[in-house]
Amino acid sequence: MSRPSPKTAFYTPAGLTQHPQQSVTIFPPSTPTPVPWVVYIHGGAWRDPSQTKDMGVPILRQSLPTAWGGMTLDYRLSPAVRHPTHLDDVLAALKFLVTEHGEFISHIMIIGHSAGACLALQVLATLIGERKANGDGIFMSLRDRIKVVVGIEGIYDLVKLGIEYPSYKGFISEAFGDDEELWGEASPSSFQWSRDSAFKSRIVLVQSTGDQLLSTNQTNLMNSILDDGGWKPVLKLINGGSHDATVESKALFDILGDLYKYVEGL
Ligand SMILES: N[C@@H](CC(=O)c1ccccc1NC=O)C(=O)O
Repeated sequence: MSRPSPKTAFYTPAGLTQHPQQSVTIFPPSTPTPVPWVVYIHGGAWRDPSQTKDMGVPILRQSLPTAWGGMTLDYRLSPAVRHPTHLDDVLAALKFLVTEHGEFISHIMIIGHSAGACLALQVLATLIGERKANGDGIFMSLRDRIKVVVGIEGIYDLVKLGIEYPSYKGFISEAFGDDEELWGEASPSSFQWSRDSAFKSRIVLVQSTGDQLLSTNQTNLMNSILDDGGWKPVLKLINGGSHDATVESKALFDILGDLYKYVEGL
């Protein structure tokens, strides 16, 4: 059966003024039964207005199984907002997905690119932390359904990023402020990744050796932190193209294809 056409929706919480970037594009599944969903979080250094949820369209159009659902999301950008607002928006979009489509979602796979990979791991860290703190129903049902998180050409340690690339300190400050201590606290690398047995998600880190904007350092670092925490992450180095080309590459689609099979076997 073919997929209904994509739809735009807004996830602004009720009672607040709608912002154009608090929006998602939904690729509805072809049948009204519970199926897995892919959620795409775009990059662009938290600030590049030319990188939007449309960056997720090639993956959703070309690699997603037709039976699955897909969502690619926008979030407000810096300098208009600062951390943790990007993350709050992403969490609001995920809550929206579960509230609106929950009965037709079996599993969720989150894919984030660059700053979006940072956000994807911040989402996971938030949901793990939240479970320990209290039991918000929507957070719990979200967390329990996230089976795979894929970080592509990701940023995971803001302090080390600034040291390796001093010229990136501009966009880091724009998004996280000038206090480098906060950069550390906000980074996925500083989260306590000791694996909670009640919550299992497969984490896959993909990095192209052709990436002109990021070396493999961020990905390697995150991989070893997750490994030390017992998460058994999967590291996929691809012999591919540039930072942005990876999200449209066959090498990535092959990796995703294997992950779709993994999720279908759960
Ligand atoms: N085009 C972006 C730059 C950018 O996206 C970027 C640069 C270096 C390392 C990672 C980047 N993006 C991550 O989301 C900008 O305008 O700031």
